[in-house]
Amino acid sequence: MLVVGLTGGIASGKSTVSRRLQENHKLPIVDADKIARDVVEPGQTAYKQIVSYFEGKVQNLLLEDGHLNRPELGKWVFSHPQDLKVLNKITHPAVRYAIFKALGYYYIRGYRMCVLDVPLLFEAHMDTICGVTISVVCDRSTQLERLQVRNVGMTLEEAENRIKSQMSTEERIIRSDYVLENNGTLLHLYDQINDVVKTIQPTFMRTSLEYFPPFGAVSATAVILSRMISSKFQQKKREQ
Ligand SMILES: CC(C)(COP(=O)(O)OP(=O)(O)OC[C@H]1O[C@@H](n2cnc3c(N)ncnc32)[C@H](O)[C@@H]1O)[C@@H](O)C(=O)NCCC(=O)NCCS
Ligand SMILES: Nc1ncnc2c1ncn2[C@@H]1O[C@H](COP(=O)(O)OP(=O)(O)OP(=O)(O)O)[C@@H](O)[C@H]1O
Repeated sequence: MLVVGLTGGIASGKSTVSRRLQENHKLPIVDADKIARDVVEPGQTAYKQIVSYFEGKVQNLLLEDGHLNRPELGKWVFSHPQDLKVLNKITHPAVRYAIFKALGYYYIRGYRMCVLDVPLLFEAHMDTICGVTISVVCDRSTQLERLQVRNVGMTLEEAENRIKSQMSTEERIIRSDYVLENNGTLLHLYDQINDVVKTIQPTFMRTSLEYFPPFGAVSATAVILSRMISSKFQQKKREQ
């Protein structure tokens, strides 16, 4: 299966790209942000560990219904780097496990290409399971503007703290196979997505031929048959 790693800084446009890949290009999406929310639902192991570590540190850690107060926890960890590390250590193993399960789910259902949307793709070394990596990037000013429009109530300092806690855009660009520049219109972004998908398709076909079991069986049978024929041929030659 060709896993296409999609990453980018906060509010760079990852979800916009993955939505387009899903709706227009019919690709299945594994969304790490969504998975990271599921693994901290009340009752989950990660939830219990978070409550036990952060209760007393983070004010109003829990909402009335028992769910984590994500904005408050976010405010705390993005201004306390050591505690962000603790939160990552608690959540990432569960997120990684759920990602592998989701990829397996799509593989079993016959998909041979899947988009893995992970904000921390390189930081968490998830790029090692990707055949291709794509980064969505935009200028810092655009990023801050979009972030504050979307997360109403987030201060400039909070927004900058989140950006600071992530890999720099420059490093992402160096480490990615493809870069989508998202400073302009959605149309401009969609054009770039089309170009990348067209380029990836041949890689995808090669991967399918190598790993799709029926193709594997056909090529293995062809090799065995050709070896049998050639050894019969050599035997006949020796007998003459
Ligand atoms: C800190 C939390 C509670 C804040 O929740 P909130 O609802 O405000 O944000 P949300 O989860 O929607 O994330 C929004 C964006 O924040 C950034 N972000 C989230 N977690 C992290 C992190 N650990 N390090 C750096 N950036 C992060 C990403 O760009 C992400 O797309 C939450 O992000 C969290 O539990 N993070 C730890 C798990 C994680 O690493 N998730 C990222 C996917 S692996
Ligand atoms: N080209 C664009 N033009 C205008 N608005 C855009 C463009 N691309 C994205 N946006 C808007 O910017 C915001 C952030 O985009 P999006 O949610 O796709 O980013 P993200 O990288 O998935 O964010 P996060 O890191 O929080 O998951 C959204 O409100 C989205 O509608």
